[in-house]
Amino acid sequence: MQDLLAYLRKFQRFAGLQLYLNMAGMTVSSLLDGLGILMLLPMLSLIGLTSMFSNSYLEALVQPLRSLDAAVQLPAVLLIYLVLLISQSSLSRFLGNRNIQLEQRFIRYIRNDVYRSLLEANWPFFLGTRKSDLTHVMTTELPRVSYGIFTFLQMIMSVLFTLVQIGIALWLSYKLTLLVLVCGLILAFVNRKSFTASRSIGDEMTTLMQSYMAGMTEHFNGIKDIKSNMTESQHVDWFRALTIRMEHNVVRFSRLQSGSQFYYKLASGVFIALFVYIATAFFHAEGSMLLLIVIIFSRLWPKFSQLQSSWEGLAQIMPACRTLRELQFNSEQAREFDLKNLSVDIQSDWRMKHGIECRGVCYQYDVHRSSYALRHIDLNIPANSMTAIVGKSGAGKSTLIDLLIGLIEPQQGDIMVDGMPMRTCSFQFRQTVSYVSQDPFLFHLSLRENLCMGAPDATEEQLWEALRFSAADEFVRRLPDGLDTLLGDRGVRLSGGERQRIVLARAILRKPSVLILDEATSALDSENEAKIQLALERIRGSMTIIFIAHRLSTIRHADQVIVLENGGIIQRGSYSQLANASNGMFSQLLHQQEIAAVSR
Ligand SMILES: Nc1ncnc2c1ncn2[C@@H]1O[C@H](COP(=O)(O)OP(=O)(O)OP(=O)(O)O)[C@@H](O)[C@H]1O
Repeated sequence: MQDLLAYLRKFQRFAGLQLYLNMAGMTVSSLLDGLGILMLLPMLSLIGLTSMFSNSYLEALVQPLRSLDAAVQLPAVLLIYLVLLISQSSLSRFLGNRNIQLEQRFIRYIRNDVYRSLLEANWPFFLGTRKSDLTHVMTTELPRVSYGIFTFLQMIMSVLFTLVQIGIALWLSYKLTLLVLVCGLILAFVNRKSFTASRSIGDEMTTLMQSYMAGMTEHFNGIKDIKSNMTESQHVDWFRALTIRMEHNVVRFSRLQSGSQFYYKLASGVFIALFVYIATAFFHAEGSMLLLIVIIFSRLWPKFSQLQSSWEGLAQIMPACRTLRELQFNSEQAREFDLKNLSVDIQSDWRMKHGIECRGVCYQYDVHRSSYALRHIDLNIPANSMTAIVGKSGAGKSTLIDLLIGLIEPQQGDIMVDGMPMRTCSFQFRQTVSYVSQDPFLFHLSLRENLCMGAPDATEEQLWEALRFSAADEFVRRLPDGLDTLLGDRGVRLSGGERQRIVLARAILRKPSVLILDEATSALDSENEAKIQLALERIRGSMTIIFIAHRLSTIRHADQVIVLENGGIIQRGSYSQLANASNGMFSQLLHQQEIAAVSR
């Protein structure tokens, strides 16, 4: 409940006065509605259907009408009734529209708030969170929370409405109204378990939707594996079992709600029959009294059942509030900067002048385990030099790169940039880094938009220059719409090597101070790789270049080579020094690659 209340408090702060104005308007609307119903009674009396003015309040209400000419009494009552009805409907429509606007503005606010807090979170937060869980919260849980706030507001309005109706009913006959209220409370007490049941259904729905989203993301990301290994039927079976559980979950909730509604309807019928029977058989009540019983029941009872239904709806969405709040809390805990103030703190023309230094750096992904991804790393990367990092798979190369970019912080040791601790300048530093990963990512946008992502003001000439650098200009010229070709699933599908070259062009377009290439040319043929080697040679000395390479032939020109094994640096030096150290790991790796090349 406290998760929902937290969002409601947020909503209250967000809506401010408008929320209270809407509520006041709703109370007026309820009053008008109640008055409209009251007008029905004199109307019925005037047309001679019933005589009910044994009720002194009603008599007082209708008294002014009696002073009118008999011929205009009925039209006057009908006119008042119509005016009340039209005013109530117009006010209710106006308030309904205002509420929707307010709610939608709030949903937009929450969406942006959650999305921003996710993007402000640090890299370890993303390492520890499934991507599908983020998609799940943004696409499924967030609308559920909005729906919950909407339901809660409806409920507050219903409570106000019901209170006004109870007030009018008390005015008409307090004994009867108290009796109806007691009956309502008894039924709510009997139905109290439905709240707990709704919450457990909501919990299950959250878990099921999480699995659904995770499954869909994984299956479609891995569709090539599924198709090529013919594992479709296993996935279809998994999907069928999950959707059966989802179906049962929704049916269970719907059964629970219809069950409550059924009991309320049944009780209403039984209570009315009982009251009418007791009133006539034992108390010889008049027709006016019987009519009052029916009117009060028919006005109040639907409100009770509506409240019950909203209450169950709220219980069902509470787990969604908890999931959303937890995610937002975790991402805020992991916040690494405030986007609003970031641009103020960053100098756009900053460039690294001296270099990066690691002093006794240790890093472990799981602090509760004894294994380290990197141990006691001492390393100096001078500005504008070229450094190659090599090592077997799992040696810690990518982890070292993440530390050098400032995406993660070491548990022990320091990383200094130009003599300043990385943690004090990592945003400034990252702003001038271009990073090309092993698995280059292009957005589903035009080629031009993809290139301009890091350099929005790049000219046509600069775009082509960057493409020439990455040996991509020739194939881009051949694309149907050149730079304006749409890329991605529904655009032109590029090969792995073509993607790498575009991402490399995008990286160089930013004119970075530090260029980091994490196996960025692994998918290229030797001709294009050689072109990129030449291009890197040309820019050598103008920026710091750090690259991970498995193909050792590509690192000949590096100023220093770092060899990692099991998280530690086991060798360092120039390419020729390491190649000549016959017992070293580097020369072994080189030898293995030479044998592999000859036997191909
Ligand atoms: N997110 C993570 N959580 C836990 N352990 C991780 C994580 N990422 C990497 N590791 C572990 O840290 C160690 C170093 O991994 P890293 O990815 O840095 O190696 P690598 O040399 O880049 O490997 P490769 O060449 O295969 O990419 C490995 O033992 C790996 O299992």
